[in-house]
Amino acid sequence: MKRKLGDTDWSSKETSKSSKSAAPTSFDSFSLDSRLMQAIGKLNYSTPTPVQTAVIPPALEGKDILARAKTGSGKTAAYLLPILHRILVAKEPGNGSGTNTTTGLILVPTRELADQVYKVIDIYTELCGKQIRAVNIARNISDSIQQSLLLDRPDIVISTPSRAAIHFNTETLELSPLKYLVIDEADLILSYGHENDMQIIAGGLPKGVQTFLMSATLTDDVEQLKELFCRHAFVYKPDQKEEQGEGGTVNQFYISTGEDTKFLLLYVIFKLKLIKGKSIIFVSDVDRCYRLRLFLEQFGIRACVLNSELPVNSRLHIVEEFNKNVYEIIIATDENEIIGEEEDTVSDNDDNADTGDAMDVDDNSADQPSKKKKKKTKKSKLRKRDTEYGVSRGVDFQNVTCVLNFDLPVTSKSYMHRIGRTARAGKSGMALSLYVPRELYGKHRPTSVLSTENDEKVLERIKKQQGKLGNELKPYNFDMKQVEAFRYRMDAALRAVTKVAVQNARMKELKQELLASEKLKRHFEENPEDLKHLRHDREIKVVRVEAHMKRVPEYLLGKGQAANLVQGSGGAHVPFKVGGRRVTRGKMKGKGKGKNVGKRKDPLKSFGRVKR
Ligand SMILES: Nc1ncnc2c1ncn2[C@@H]1O[C@H](COP(=O)(O)OP(=O)(O)OP(=O)(O)O)[C@@H](O)[C@H]1O
Repeated sequence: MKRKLGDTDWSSKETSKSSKSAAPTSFDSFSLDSRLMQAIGKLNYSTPTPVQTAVIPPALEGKDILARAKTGSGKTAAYLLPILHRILVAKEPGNGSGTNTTTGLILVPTRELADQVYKVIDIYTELCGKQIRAVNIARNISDSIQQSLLLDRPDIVISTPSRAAIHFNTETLELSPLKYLVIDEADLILSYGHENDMQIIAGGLPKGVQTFLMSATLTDDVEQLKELFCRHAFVYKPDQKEEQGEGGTVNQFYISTGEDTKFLLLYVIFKLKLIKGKSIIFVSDVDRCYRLRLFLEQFGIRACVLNSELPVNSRLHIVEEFNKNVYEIIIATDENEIIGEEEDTVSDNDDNADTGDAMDVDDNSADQPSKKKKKKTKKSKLRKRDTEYGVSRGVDFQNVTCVLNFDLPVTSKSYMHRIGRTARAGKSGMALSLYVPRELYGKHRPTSVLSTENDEKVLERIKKQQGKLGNELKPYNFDMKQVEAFRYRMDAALRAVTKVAVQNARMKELKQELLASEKLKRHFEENPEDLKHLRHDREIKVVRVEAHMKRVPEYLLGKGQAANLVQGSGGAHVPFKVGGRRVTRGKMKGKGKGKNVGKRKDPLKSFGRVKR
């Protein structure tokens, strides 16, 4: 099976092709193992999602699968359930699978995702005793522990491609007995720099391995992987209409604004709780994470940060706790969207692999595992980054009301994955993107420090891409007159958050999290039920917080009258009730279609009568 990436035979045909969502069915119709069915029942999955309906039957027949389905549509179960079922069947007495053999390899681009898949397997197999054993070798554990885990020949190995390639090269991971190979987030795997690793893995695969390529988009990268791993796949590719029928609508808005005004809007939105529920705020780099966090802290608004320099255990814990509703706001960086342009920021191998922190981590170079790259660019000046960090891709943040792009991403593909953190599992959500048009650049650099292009171009590309998917981005018009009344407070807070304060906060948090990471390491190993919440959103206290800043004076709220903050969405004025009661329009209930966004679907509430 020595094929090469780039040797794509673009004319190759699938043996079986489906662009139709199969009719709604029930999990019963799959005849899955009863223990898996009980797990599904416990999770309250009433019916399979369209991708599950389409993919599970051919997968149970042993066909290769290539599935494109939107973010949050349940692709994980679509590949895991048939694999787990087939492993259980193979283990039934008389079916000849007695000895310990690794038959399943699941490749994911990031450590966060590896952890997530591992946990999902754990849930599905809860009632299977020790019949199915899975290990996650993308975790921060030493090479020797990884080796011993692998030599125990678990049924399923979850890994990033680099880890898998390293262990294949050292013969700790045997690929020849494999029966199932999954490439999850297939559209992202190559952009994480795993091309060589994928070649190495392809070279070691036996004939007849059943391959699953799961992806949110069908890009050239996916085509390449298809050519390399599964030429004759059953293809699930819903058309636009079918995809919209899959539920999970994201109402998408953008706001044209200057750099300072971004902070003003953020303050107003979160202080007045105009977004009800949990939010993820995406920013372009680590400093900005802390800048925003300190800024919000000035107003008594708590938030956690997530970025690639935090210890991996802390990151996993933050996601876990966020999903348990311990935190409402996460400020996350999306550094790895530009990994291709930044290869020389990568700077080490896995010397520290046992430390449980994020300082050790470029293990992307399976072909040169011991090579140290010393060169650093500006962006790696503070810390080494984890190139397998990525919370905007595939991570199942649950019940997120809003994805707020404080900084626009650089690519429309990143945008799609970011907004896919909301509206998951058939729910609705909202994406709000702040962008700086050329005339509002002022003295600040536009948008992300990573972007070589301006926001306008990126926004146009995003609109085009979303348009192709039948989605529309609408302008969101705040009543800036009212918002401006908050500016002097915003200015004061922003002045307090100096560059030095940001650096101090970054160092302080990192130190704290490294300490916490040790505790968490044990937690993840032993997973005790009683671990009390270890908070990641404590005040950093590197900047003095004035008590009065935490309150919102009545006069800013229009003398107790509910005031209309939002002039309209969809570019038009949207009238809505004002008066002495809290206006509750746009409660995010019901399923918007991304079109005709009006009174009922306006996701931001008005402000007024907000008691702080
Ligand atoms: N049949 C179902 N019914 C209800 N919820 C489901 C069902 N299948 C999966 N889910 C839930 O939907 C959420 C999203 O699933 P999953 O993470 O597999 O999506 P995904 O398609 O892989 O998303 P992404 O492309 O972002 O990785 C999860 O919380 C999962 O528990």
